[in-house]
Amino acid sequence: MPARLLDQILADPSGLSWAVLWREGQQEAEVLVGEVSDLALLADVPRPRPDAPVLALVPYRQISERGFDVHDDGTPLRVLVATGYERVPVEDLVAALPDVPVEVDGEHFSVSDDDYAATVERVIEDEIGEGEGANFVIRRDVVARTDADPATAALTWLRTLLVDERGAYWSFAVHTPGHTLVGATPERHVSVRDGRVWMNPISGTFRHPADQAELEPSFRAFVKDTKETEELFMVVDEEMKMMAQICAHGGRITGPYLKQMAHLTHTEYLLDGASEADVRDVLRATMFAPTVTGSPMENACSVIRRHEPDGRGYYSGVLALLDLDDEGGERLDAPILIRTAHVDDEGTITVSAGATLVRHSDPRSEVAETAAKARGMLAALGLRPRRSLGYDVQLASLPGVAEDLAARNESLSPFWLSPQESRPDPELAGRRVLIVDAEDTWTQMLAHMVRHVGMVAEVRRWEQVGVEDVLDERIDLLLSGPGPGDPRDLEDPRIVRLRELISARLDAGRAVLAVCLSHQVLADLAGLEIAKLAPPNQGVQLPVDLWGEVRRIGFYNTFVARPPAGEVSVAGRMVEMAVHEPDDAVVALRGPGVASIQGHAESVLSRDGLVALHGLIRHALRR
Ligand SMILES: C=C(O[C@@H]1C=C(C(=O)O)C=C[C@H]1O)C(=O)O
Ligand SMILES: NC(=O)CC[C@H](N)C(=O)O
Repeated sequence: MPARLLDQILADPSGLSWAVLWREGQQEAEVLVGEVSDLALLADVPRPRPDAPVLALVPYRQISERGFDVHDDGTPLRVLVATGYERVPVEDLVAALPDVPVEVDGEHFSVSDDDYAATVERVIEDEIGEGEGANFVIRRDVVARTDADPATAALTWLRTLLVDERGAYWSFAVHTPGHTLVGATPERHVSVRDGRVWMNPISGTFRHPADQAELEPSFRAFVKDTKETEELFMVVDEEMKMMAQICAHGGRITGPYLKQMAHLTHTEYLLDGASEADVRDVLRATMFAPTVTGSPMENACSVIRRHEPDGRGYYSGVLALLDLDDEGGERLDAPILIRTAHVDDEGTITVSAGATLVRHSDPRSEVAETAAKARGMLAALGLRPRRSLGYDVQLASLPGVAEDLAARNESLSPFWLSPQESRPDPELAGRRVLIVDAEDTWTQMLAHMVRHVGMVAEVRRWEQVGVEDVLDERIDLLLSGPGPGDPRDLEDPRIVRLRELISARLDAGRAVLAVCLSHQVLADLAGLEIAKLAPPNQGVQLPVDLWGEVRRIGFYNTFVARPPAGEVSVAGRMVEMAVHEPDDAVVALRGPGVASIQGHAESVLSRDGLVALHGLIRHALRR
């Protein structure tokens, strides 16, 4: 019998390229040995063969494929095409892995606590406070070094992770020339099998207290905490935008669930939908998770580039395992590269960690959160005590926790929580909507909702829409979408374009519906004062009175239009306002052939989103 692949690896760890993985719920670990090559594009990732999976290491810089901003650090998109594959019971793996001390020293943070805290303040002020987005993930690194052979060291650390960590989605070590990765990540990014796609946003982080007496009260408070809850809803919204793009019928959400690990517990939702898309296209469209970048995603990449000093390497990218099912269909399983150590040829070890910054983030607490997220991996490296809590509590079974988690869904949109038959409105059926995307893919969720009421929707980016397009006789409704930035900024070609498109359409007497940023542009065109909210309403649900009906709608805005004293008209049409008194904000406008809304009826945060959107569309189409 030929020697086990695992034994071949153990005999000469750095002589081969290999991966050893243990996936959640499996009895056996998987071992791959293979050939490495570096590719330009995700589309080039080769098709797996039976019993010969392909493992791709997708660096963060790959996001440039989507045209997004990035510090290009040259980290390769690398594939390991298996020439050998085997499964090994996890106990046998643990027993076989080396258990020898590896010297690691020179540990330091790439960005000091004070500098990181200052960055948090700047992101809140200059980005969230200026309408650039709702949440941004900024990372820092723990850097250390070792003289040990990286491949052998990775196998040793994998052993410690397998013994100490719990609740991981994947625990893994991957060795290729110049790039060795080892980690235990909690988070599935995306997986595809049998024509279904799953995503698994995780956000909200509870740090286990050392003292068991504190556990129950502090955990109960965490589950009810508004900031933690809103953070999770925001990333669900951002991933639902992706699901709406890759799944013909959009995504559905289930949860929330708990992800209990050794040192931390997270909250998560599971999203799923049907899709026939190629796995490479799914990977590309989902680059990368908002839980490690922010939202809206495209602008989050620019914010990361502005506030992080250098490239991210593989951090916040994914491992992507492609294999075949019994019918020869391709499957994909892609965990996010967090809670992972990277080791290069020189023995430099990097463990990166980030925190999700939101409008009410406390800088010191975000500093502590990055340290806490790195701790599990640092303990495996021998740089922190291998802390055992000395108690073993299933947090999900503490009294009241299940009820408190379930209660979070009561305020959410039933539209995205339950599978829905499409309900065409005879008055709208077959009518055409051109949706202009202003760099926020809410437009994908909006498209899905307008199709649900029977309309025909096309989404196009703002650069690709000219005045002649919006005046096209075949377009029944122009839906001008949300986006980052200041609606008054006439230096921004995007804002200028939105103004032109909305004005041209109104001047021609044609129907317009404007959402969020576009609502603000419309209000500005109508002569309303635009002001900044302090603090912003980024990722909150508010009950707003829309002409006699109280609707619960999700808001993601920093700017608002102030209600004027007199009457309002735009392009010669009188419009009525809906005003939200607590913010002194115009939250919706409507008049003949025109309607607008400040909030996001398409958000999972909009319990009454569908009915509100439907009403506004009908109104805009009325003359
Ligand atoms: C960004 C990281 O983790 C992500 C951010 C989380 C949060 O902010 O609560 C939780 C889990 C991960 O989705 C990281 O580990 O570096
Ligand atoms: N989601 C949006 O369209 C946001 C609009 C604008 N950038 C604001 O923050 O107010």
